[in-house]
Amino acid sequence: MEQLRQATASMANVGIRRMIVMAGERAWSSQQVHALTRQLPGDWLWVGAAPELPLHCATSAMRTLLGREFLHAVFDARDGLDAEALAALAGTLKAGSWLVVLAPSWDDWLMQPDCDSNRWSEQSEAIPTPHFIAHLQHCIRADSECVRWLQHQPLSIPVFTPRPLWHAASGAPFDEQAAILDALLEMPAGVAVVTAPRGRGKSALAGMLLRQIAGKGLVTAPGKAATDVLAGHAGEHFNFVAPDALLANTDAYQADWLIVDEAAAIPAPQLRRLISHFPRVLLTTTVQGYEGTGRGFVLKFCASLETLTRYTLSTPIRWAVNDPLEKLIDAILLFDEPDISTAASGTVSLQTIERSNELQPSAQLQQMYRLLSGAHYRTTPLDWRRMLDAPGQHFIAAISKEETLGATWLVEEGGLDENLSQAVWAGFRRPRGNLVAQSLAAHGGSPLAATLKGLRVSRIAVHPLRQRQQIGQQMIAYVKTQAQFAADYLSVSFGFTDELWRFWESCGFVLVRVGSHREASSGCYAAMALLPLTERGKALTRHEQQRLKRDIHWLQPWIDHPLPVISCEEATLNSDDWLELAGFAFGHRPLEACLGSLNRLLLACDLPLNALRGRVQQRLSVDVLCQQWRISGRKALLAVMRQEAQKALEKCDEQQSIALKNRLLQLQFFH
Ligand SMILES: CC(=O)SCCNC(=O)CCNC(=O)[C@H](O)C(C)(C)COP(=O)(O)OP(=O)(O)OC[C@H]1O[C@@H](n2cnc3c(N)ncnc32)[C@H](O)[C@@H]1OP(=O)(O)O
Ligand SMILES: Nc1ncnc2c1ncn2[C@@H]1O[C@H](COP(=O)(O)OP(=O)(O)OP(=O)(O)O)[C@@H](O)[C@H]1O
Repeated sequence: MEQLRQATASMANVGIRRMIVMAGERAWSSQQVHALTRQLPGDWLWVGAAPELPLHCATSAMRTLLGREFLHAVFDARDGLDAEALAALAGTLKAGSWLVVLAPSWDDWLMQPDCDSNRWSEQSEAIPTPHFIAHLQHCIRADSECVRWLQHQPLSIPVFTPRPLWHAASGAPFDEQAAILDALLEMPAGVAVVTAPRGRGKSALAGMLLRQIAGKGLVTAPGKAATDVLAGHAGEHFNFVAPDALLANTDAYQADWLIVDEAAAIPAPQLRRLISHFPRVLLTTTVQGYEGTGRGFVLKFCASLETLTRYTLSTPIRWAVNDPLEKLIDAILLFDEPDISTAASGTVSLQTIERSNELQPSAQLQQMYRLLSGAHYRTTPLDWRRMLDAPGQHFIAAISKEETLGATWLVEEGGLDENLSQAVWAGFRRPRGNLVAQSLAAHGGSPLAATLKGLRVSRIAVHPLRQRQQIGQQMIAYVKTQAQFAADYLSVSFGFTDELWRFWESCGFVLVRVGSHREASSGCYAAMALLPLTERGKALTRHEQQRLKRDIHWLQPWIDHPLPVISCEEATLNSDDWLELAGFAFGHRPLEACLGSLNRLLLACDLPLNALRGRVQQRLSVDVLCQQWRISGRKALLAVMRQEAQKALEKCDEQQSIALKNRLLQLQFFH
């Protein structure tokens, strides 16, 4: 213990944090934690499900503590390891802290079910995650600054190399921040981007800028919750507008500066539109981290802007350079930066990458993850865990001279039984997983859609310097030739932009669905496309494509982005419509999934149907309708609209309506 106390004191002096991994039986590690907390004064935050210390936080709530600071913490990974929470916790620890990670017995860890897998494996029970744990154990063993404390073995603290003394931040801008601030305050017009790893003071810098500019500043970001630091440094000069609100009405917001925090999480076309409306823009983006990253963004998007000034921040604010805890977390979660300013030239070869060959993730799989996280803003550590250990995942790599230049990640979906698929279609059931397969049933026109087997392209990325060289297209073409996948169709769900659609279309995908509202975080409409592989897949794709063509006339007014769908407008109700309308009237299908058929029903029926006509034909908002017809809220309004649809169906054809009602009600029992 004395050794630990001394190590702790010197960590504070040199401004660093370290990890202790305590692996053993539960009672043993709990006992050691209590001994530690008695010996080393500190906040001792406990992160985990069953707290054993007074100050505690659930892993799922760890995000709410971002921006807070603690001295020493315990991360309970004995039942499961939430990688994002671990990284977030590491980010809250002050210089001089230990992060004590509690683990099962070192040798049992590999094969013990990990309850974190419930979040990402789409299985009914927690599964063991041997590939991730093998990788984690390898990183821990290879790290000379991490203390491994195993039950039944003496605690030995390594001899650490001496480091220079460190001085904590005073609150005044760091030199790097001050230099950028000066330059920005002088900037007559244009766009500036600040990139940095986590915790280098980007958001603080943006806040300081808002405080010092003469005119008005606006802030936008994919999530308001993540703007606390910025708000703190900006004080009363903080004005936030969500990206979707800003995009919906840019003219309503005038400002001298627009600040876009975590800009890489906003798709390029939307960002371009935002930028064009303001004389001065500051974009900040993390080039490493757990909320998705922005390296590809920096290379591609920033290169496409004519007048752009780039700045970077490299000095950590709250701990010293080369902090051992940060380094270890970077190694475990592959946050470390690959150099993507160059790429191998020459033709690529395509390979299916198997996970099962060895326990430790292959170098190729690691390269694929790094490429995905660099090029694809949505990639997070949860994806790293899913890639390594979730069942039904497949990977294609495009490789040139041993360098991975393209990555495609596929997920098996569908194959639900008929009753379940129909219950999903009617809106009665929504089991976990099967994103596109279920959505095809729930939002599309085929009750049996989820019985087909699909292979969803979960992620695809090409090295930013090798894009537009047909590598993406080749990877998709290669998937089609691989008989082992045995799927009825390939599918993809993506935030609709014209550029991305052109890519999927060029690969042979057919657009089958576009959501009716923009996603708040990206400002895009969610879209789904299919590429059929079998006869069943072709029939489904044709059916869904036809449905979209028939409905586009009614859908387009809800979507303020022209869609590449040729309308084949038909005003009469057909048998598909009847089925769908029954799903709405007697089941739980959402209104948005029935817009075409509801419009046709309203044309065919002369009843007043006030709520339905108001919502579907006049597109009045839920609030306006509730007020107008004295309805208590969204749920009650939906119930009224379902009743109106029932009346309309009965009026059009009572017998058919009764038959369909009975059919629907039977589906309810497959709960
Ligand atoms: C499920 C998801 O992952 S959706 C998100 C997709 N991934 C990303 O957005 C990550 C960043 N982007 C990328 O990594 C790549 O640009 C990809 C994967 C989208 C495309 O890969 P690439 O190898 O660049 O595409 P590829 O060269 O095969 O393009 C084929 C055709 O698609 C179309 N296309 C591809 N990208 C674009 C674009 N940015 N703008 C317009 N058309 C495009 C073109 O018709 C192109 O043919 P052409 O170059 O002869 O005109
Ligand atoms: N000059 C400074 N003096 C004191 N504290 C600072 C300074 N700059 C930033 N900080 C603090 O350091 C912490 C990290 O800063 P900030 O959140 O701005 O970094 P960031 O690069 O935006 O990180 P992230 O990517 O995690 O959002 C915050 O608590 C912030 O208030």
